[in-house]
Amino acid sequence: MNSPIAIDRNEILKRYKPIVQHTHKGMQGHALIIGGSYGKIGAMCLASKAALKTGCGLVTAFVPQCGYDIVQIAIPEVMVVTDDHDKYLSEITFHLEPNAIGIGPGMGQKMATQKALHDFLSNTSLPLVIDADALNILAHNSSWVALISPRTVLTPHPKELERLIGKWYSEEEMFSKAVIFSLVNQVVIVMKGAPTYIIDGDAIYVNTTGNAALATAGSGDVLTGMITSLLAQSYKPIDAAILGVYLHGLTADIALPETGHQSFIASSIIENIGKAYLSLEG
Ligand SMILES: NC(=O)C1=CN([C@@H]2O[C@H](COP(=O)(O)OP(=O)(O)OC[C@H]3O[C@@H](n4cnc5c(N)ncnc54)[C@H](O)[C@@H]3O)[C@@H](O)[C@H]2O)[C@@H](O)CC1
Ligand SMILES: Nc1ncnc2c1ncn2[C@@H]1O[C@H](COP(=O)(O)OP(=O)(O)O)[C@@H](O)[C@H]1O
Ligand SMILES: [Mg+2]
Repeated sequence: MNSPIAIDRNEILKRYKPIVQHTHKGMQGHALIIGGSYGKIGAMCLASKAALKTGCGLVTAFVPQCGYDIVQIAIPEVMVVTDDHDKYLSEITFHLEPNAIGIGPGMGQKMATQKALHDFLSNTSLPLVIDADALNILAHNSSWVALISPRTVLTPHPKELERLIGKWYSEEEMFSKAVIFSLVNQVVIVMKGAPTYIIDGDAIYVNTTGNAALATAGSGDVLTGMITSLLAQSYKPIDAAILGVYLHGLTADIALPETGHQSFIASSIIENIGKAYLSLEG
């Protein structure tokens, strides 16, 4: 196994693209976030708001109908498109031209949602982040992995990773299975944890930011929004994954002296994205 490359400030400054002064919302990229189900619309609110706060110009959330009022009221800046079904996704169709899509937060795994994911993956070649229940559905239907476009970013936590690549009995075996999965399917894997590793074929990166304050509900949903936003802003998938993971961790390092570990929540990540960006400028 190649030794991991540390994702530190130097590595980030090689990739970070400061904002262009004459830009406008149409140039900043449009992110579409797909997911949510009854009781888990919050995951979509977090991912969508995080996408906006990471800098893309437009964000649309695609949710079941029960999510319409919730997202519109929670985040007026986000546009909302709904599925025909009230409580879960059953058919993913939209008349938009997003630059990148994130799918999975709070989505559930109903049979109709599984079919909707199959049809969606069969028909999209846009830059894509796959997270949460969308990963679990793929794990149940392993042949569908072949439908994923090259360079898609997968963001599993350890349990989701195990469902996807099978059990491992040593750290070495975990890396070896993840590298093979990445090479065979040509995907970027963000192996979330403490620390988070990013696998891009046989290149392995290890993040240097973040702390246990991130061990809180919705923290991964926020990361999905952030990486999708960076993809929509034209970052290459590996750079979007690296920058997203670094900024996400940095928010917790910045906030810790004020919040402590315990009162830091997923919304605190979103609140501190601006400070994380500013620290790259200084
Ligand atoms: N406010 C909301 O609407 C929220 C919705 N969520 C959604 O809820 C759905 C289920 O996601 P979950 O991740 O909770 O369920 P999962 O069943 O995928 O994962 C939970 C399991 O994974 C294990 N696990 C998680 N992180 C681990 C780590 N670092 N090391 C070892 N084991 C670990 C846990 O012990 C637990 O057994 C997803 O769609 C997700 O997006 C959650 O993100 C929580 C917040
Ligand atoms: N102890 C920790 N130290 C650093 N990062 C952590 C720690 N615990 C969790 N995280 C980070 O928090 C996020 C959790 O993601 P996930 O489990 O998908 O949350 P959720 O599904 O609730 O949104 C990941 O980015 C992970 O790396
Ligand atoms: Mg998650």
